[in-house]
Amino acid sequence: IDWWDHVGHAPKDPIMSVTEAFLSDTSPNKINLGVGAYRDDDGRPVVLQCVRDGEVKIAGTEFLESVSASVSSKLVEESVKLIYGKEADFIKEGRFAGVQALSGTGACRLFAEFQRRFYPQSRIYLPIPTWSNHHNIWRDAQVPGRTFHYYHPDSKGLHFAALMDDIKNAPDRSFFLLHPCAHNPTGVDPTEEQWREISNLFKVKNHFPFFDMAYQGFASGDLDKDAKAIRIFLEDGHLIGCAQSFAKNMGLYGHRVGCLSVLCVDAKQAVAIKSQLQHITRAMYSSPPVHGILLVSTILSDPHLKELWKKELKVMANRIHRMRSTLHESLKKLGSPLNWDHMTNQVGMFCFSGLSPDQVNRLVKEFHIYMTYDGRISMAGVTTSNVSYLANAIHEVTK
Ligand SMILES: Cc1ncc(COP(=O)(O)O)c(CN[C@@](C)(CC(=O)O)C(=O)O)c1O
Repeated sequence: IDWWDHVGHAPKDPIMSVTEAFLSDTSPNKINLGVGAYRDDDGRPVVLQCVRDGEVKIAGTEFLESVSASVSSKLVEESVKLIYGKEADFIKEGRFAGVQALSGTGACRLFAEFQRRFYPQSRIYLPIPTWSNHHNIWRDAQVPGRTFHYYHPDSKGLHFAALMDDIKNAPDRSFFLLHPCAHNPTGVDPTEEQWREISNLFKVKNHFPFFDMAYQGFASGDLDKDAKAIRIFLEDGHLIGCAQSFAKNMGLYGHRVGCLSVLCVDAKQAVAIKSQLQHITRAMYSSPPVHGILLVSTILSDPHLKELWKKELKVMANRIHRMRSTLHESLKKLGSPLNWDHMTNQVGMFCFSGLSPDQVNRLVKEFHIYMTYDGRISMAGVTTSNVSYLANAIHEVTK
């Protein structure tokens, strides 16, 4: 007898399906503005020099069995310093539970699983809109999702008043997912002043802030500036949860290197939480791949490699910023009747263009230009050689 006849096709992933469509397009003009993967000005993926140098440094030191505790705790400690600042007291006092994770997705999933186990009645408040996979991750952890206002379609900026209302109206001690910088998909971030107000209201409501830091360094080009929101919450005394990914900012997509950190009131609580996180990962995948962790901890703990990484981050962030202004200028030169200021006001990997699904569809059909149907443009897909073709196509479908 058959076993699996009743298994239907899973829903197509809104981001990955764009890449599939792009890959099967044979047109020489095709452009992929879908998945948020960095590309250089020749449209090629980049292996950072700091990664190449890191590889040389670790060549041959691979561990046969799973990662030794010292390497993984080195990765966690360096990652935590990156996010919260190397002088943060809680790090010296061991008041945090930190474990490496399978990149950003794995860190979010691990936290969602932990949240369900220890707050089984809780919900997760996700911004409207957010990274599409956030909904899948907390759903699969059986933590029901709620939403809070974030993006303002008319102004193409932050809907701050509505956001604050939703934070105020949520039940006390609710869990909120926050993008600390380079919001995906909108590229709209609160100002420093607005983050301070959000942090204050979180204190009043005793909400739990869970930061998903997937793009540290891509918004401003500076690691510390991009962690400002988290530093504000830290200064205000919040106990924070944070998922970190080295996929984009170190170009380690396939190595799946990330970190989950949960701040605690004391070292005792930290030891208990860390043991629970390891208990969960043991049953999920035992331990993560070793190579990426070795690479990241080597780069972060070698002052020369870390400085090189910071320079290369700036190069990537600057190129994306240049493409924003070039595309903006090109659209203006074409006499586009629309206001495209949001293209340069927004930050990070993505531009939330405001294109409708129909317009996105026309870009695919008539111009072989691919992006997600919410109109999100991964700016790293724009290059000096395709930007005028892209501007012309956008103008054609929007004039
Ligand atoms: C906000 C956010 N969190 C976590 C991740 C997870 O990345 P990782 O597991 O590879 O570390 C992404 C990646 N989002 C991408 C860049 C790629 C994707 O959808 O997987 C995107 O195109 O939105 C993200 O945008």
